[in-house]
Amino acid sequence: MESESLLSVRELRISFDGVEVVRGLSFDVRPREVLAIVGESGAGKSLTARALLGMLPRAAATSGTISPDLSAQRGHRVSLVPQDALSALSPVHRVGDQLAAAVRSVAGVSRKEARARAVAALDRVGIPDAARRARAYPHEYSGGMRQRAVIAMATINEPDIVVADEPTTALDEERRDQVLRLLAEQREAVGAALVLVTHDMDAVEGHADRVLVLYAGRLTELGAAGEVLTRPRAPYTAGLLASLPHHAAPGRRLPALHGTPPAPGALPPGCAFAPRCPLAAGPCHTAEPEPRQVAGRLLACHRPEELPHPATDLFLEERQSA
Ligand SMILES: Nc1ncnc2c1ncn2[C@@H]1O[C@H](COP(=O)(O)OP(=O)(O)OP(=O)(O)O)[C@@H](O)[C@H]1O
Repeated sequence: MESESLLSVRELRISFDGVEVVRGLSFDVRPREVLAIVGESGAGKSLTARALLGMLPRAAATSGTISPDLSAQRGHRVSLVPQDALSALSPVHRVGDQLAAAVRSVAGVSRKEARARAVAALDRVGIPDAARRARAYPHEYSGGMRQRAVIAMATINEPDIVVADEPTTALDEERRDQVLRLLAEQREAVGAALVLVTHDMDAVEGHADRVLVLYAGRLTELGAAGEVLTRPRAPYTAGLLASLPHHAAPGRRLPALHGTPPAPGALPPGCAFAPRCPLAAGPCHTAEPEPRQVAGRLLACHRPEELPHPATDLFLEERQSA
């Protein structure tokens, strides 16, 4: 049964100069869930996330619906944690003032109250001596503290949805886990859903409730993270997972997806993943699969029943014979 939906995306299409890069994507964001959007570079993850915020590049043409449209309430009902924390903060204003301004842009509160909320928000994300730190400028913060401040900014108005666009790309494993934990905590504290864009499948394990796997601008697989990660049904998802270091047997070569995704505008006929798929046959080369319900998830694959479990060896053999 479908759970209640906070936001529905239907048939979202995004194109540049007539070339479609997001190609008819439909999914829901549910209240308080962590929905990870994963896929290789160029899959359309960032554009999809930015569409939720109404932050697409000017040159983008779109169709489809996102309802409700929260873009006019950015910073209030929907907010962004960008990849680069530094770019999210103004260098010329004190951190506390920036947070207070965010509060005042939404709520009719006094300067004093906004300031108190700013300090409380910094304290909540673990900035030591928050009252003093609120008076500092971003360049006086360490990288980790800036990241915390950006998360405080994204959650200070208790949004319905926080969109985090590759928030951990530049971080080592320890920092990545700290940031993901903090995001999860703050999301929980304000009761928001989190849409987490990442190309790092490791970041999804243990942090996401559901996962949406994108390939060449289309849905490949969407389902509960625990199920998709332990028993993928789409060969593409299996290939992404197989290339994670801890999925390799000790002493064996790491399986990998070979090749690269097709360039937008130069898609093969049929399934966009077929040229890289060890299972591709028949209809895979002639018809693009539509998402359908399979094994409790949405799946766009013509031949999911052919996928062995575990699928790791499939990609190892494929690579060796390639
Ligand atoms: N402003 C733009 N003009 C033209 N093409 C664009 C623009 N922004 C994105 N694209 C193209 O749209 C496709 C999807 O981009 P998007 O940034 O959403 O991918 P992504 O999955 O987030 O990848 P990455 O992990 O590299 O950020 C890519 O092929 C990209 O080159």
